[in-house]
Amino acid sequence: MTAPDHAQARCSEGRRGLLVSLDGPGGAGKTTLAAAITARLHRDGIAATHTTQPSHGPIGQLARAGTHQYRGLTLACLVAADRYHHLDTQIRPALAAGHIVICDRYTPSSHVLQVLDGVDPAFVALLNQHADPPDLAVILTCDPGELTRRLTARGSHGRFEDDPGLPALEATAYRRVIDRLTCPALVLDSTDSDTRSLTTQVVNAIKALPSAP
Ligand SMILES: Nc1ncnc2c1ncn2[C@@H]1O[C@H](COP(=O)(O)OP(=O)(O)O)[C@@H](O)[C@H]1O
Ligand SMILES: Cc1cn([C@H]2C[C@H](O)[C@@H](COP(=O)(O)OP(=O)(O)O)O2)c(=O)[nH]c1=O
Repeated sequence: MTAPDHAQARCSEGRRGLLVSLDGPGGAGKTTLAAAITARLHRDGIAATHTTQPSHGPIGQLARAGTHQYRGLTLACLVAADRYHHLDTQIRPALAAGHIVICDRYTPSSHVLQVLDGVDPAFVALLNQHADPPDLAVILTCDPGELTRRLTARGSHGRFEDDPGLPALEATAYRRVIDRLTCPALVLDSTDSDTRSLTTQVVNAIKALPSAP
């Protein structure tokens, strides 16, 4: 499909905005960067929504609070159910209203975390196959030693981050996911880059997309 065809198909689906996903290991700076990108887009007069997965909806709250209680297939299904509900109730309506939706964690996180949690990669792919592909997938990497320092300072956000071996495992798993991405992608490393320069790179990549506002 050519770029104009792609834009026309998106309009006929009622989708005028852009979905930008932001994934990477815990502590890489996703939440910090998502807030900064949204603020920069607002400053530039562009409608943008910052959201997160697991979402703040009922299924998302269950998943976020339950990473110790729910494991493997159960957690995989829970985060996928939350993803579809979040798409229906928040992401697609915001896209239809023309917003750029910055989603802090999306399908790439499942391809990493659920697989590290023992779920068959093919099943993770099947479970997420009806999730809208991002218009831009941003993957934020970081040196595992620096991640350990940041997570120790910030505190863990769940079972995965309680594992001291996680940063190294995630680094390998994200490399595999990056190699298989089929949508436009931007891979950035936050080890030695401040949030301002990372924000500029993401916003420039968004503005360069064929359907950008
Ligand atoms: N580019 C950066 N350089 C150094 N430290 C950062 C950077 N971005 C975020 N941090 C710090 O790292 C910690 C984790 O950031 P956070 O945004 O919560 O990461 P994530 O959402 O990826 O888990 C926080 O203490 C934050 O202030
Ligand atoms: C989006 C997503 C989150 N999770 C889990 C990982 C986290 O333990 C938990 C909450 O994520 P989050 O609070 O975003 O962690 P962080 O701020 O460190 O990035 O949800 C999955 O297992 N699969 C997923 O697809």
